[in-house]
Amino acid sequence: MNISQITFSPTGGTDKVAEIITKVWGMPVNKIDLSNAETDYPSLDLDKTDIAVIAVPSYGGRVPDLAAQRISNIHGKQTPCVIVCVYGNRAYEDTLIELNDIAQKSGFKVIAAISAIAEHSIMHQYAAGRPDTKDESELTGFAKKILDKINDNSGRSVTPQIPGNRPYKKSGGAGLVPKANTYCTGCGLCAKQCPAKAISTENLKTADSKKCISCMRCVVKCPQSARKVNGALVSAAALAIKKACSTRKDNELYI
Ligand SMILES: Cc1cc2nc3c(=O)[nH]c(=O)nc-3n(C[C@H](O)[C@H](O)[C@H](O)COP(=O)(O)O)c2cc1C
Repeated sequence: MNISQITFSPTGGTDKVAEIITKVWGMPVNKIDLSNAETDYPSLDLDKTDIAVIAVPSYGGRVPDLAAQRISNIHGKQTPCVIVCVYGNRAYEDTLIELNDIAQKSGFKVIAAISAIAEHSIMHQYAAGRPDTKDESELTGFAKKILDKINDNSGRSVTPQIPGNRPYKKSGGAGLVPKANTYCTGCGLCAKQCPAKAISTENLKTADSKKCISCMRCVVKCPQSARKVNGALVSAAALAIKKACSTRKDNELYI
């Protein structure tokens, strides 16, 4: 049995959660990075004997479009799959049910679903430092329960009840496009790493606002910390969600 860890994790929080889960299973892990714009996704075929973990962040309570497109291009063969949605302590709304539908359409059989919390990648004061040790122990417990289900052939056929609504809530971009300041040395790493190919090598200072998905990957990857989003806009957005983020949310397992 091989584990395919399929993640869209522009700033690393989703990867941290996926890794806590797959580490528990102690099997070889094949990592598929959905942030990579160069991968030939339609050439990726998974087998029935594999186990997939498909993990995405919640963007506005939905699966990021780019992740949805790339997962839709991968082929499962009724491959058992654990879906994971990671969010920044506001809400994940229809992300998990949408991910369930996308995974099923691509030939995966969803056997469990997890919602988990990681530091907000734009407003870092929310869920700061998560996943923390408490999260790690909860997620480890979830992973053990899932492994029991995987090892129990009759149990595998039980379908989890996943929260969310259809039709899904309307999706919308955050509209925060990072720009480079004078510390930019023109190394081009941001353009290389951008999941949406929104940064042209001819003009590294700014990103194409039509293509940029506000994922903040260029901000975290820049070796000079030269890329920033408008601070006033971030503060206003943080104020708007302050109440919704004020209490610590729990990780959840649907099995
Ligand atoms: C464009 C965008 C939209 C987001 N929308 C939400 C949201 O609706 N609810 C929430 O709780 N967190 C939201 N977040 C926070 C992310 O879901 C969270 O930080 C996640 O861990 C980011 O994943 P990553 O670190 O793998 O990139 C959003 C982040 C971004 C960049």
